[in-house]
Amino acid sequence: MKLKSSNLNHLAIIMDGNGRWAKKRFLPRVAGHKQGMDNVKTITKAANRLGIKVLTLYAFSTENWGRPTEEVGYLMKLPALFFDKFMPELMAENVRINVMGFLDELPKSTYDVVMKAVEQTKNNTGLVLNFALNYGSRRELTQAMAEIGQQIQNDQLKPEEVTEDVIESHLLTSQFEDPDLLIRTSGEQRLSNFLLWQSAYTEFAFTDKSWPDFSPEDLTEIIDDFSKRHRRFGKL
Ligand SMILES: CCc1cc(N2CCCCCC2)n2ncc(-c3ccc(F)cc3)c2n1
Repeated sequence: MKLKSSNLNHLAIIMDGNGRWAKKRFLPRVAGHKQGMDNVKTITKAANRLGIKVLTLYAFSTENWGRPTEEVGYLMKLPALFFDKFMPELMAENVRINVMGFLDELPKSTYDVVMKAVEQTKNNTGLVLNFALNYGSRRELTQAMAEIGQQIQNDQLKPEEVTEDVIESHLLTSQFEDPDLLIRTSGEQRLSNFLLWQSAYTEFAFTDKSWPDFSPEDLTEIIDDFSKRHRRFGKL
């Protein structure tokens, strides 16, 4: 089923609840991350077939480095595991991979794998699967302000020329429209330093389902509800 209306171009998801999914099954946390990784492929295919243009997934935040070393080490291997397992299917689905974040801080092996996938899929014209990897919105905004300040100091820009468009051009999402809908799984109802500027007019949907249990049917149900909402963008 394609989307009835094309007012859902960019969907963002905070994929929460993987550890809890594992704990409920007396499995190690990493089993939840592995199941969550498999579900990324499933939901990506569903979103692509629904006609969604960009799917942004919060895979690793700048705050996640504080997790146990062993868990971070496992998480950093997931991109390689994901592409080893799913690249043929992603190519068949015509999915283009994009990665946004402070990538220079990633382990070289992780960095190389994601950049190879970006290169390998760059000519695909279907859904853009945009992984937020070592991403943090406050750090993104801080970096943008510092760059703009530097331009002003270098006489490349006047303060009165600093517009919303100028700020957006310095964000990691500059190539994308703002998300129309943001979904967070597993019951938490907060942004957790994700797309703070970009979600100014984004509709939010929260579900108690954990990410590994979140199904294409759950996605379709939320999209049906979204399509009934009247978005005002600040106007009446
Ligand atoms: C680096 C942290 C991480 C965690 C993670 N989890 C664990 C937590 C969230 C739920 C999903 C499974 N996934 N799942 C896919 C990727 C992935 C990232 C980039 C890429 F280019 C290809 C795949 C991923 N990356």
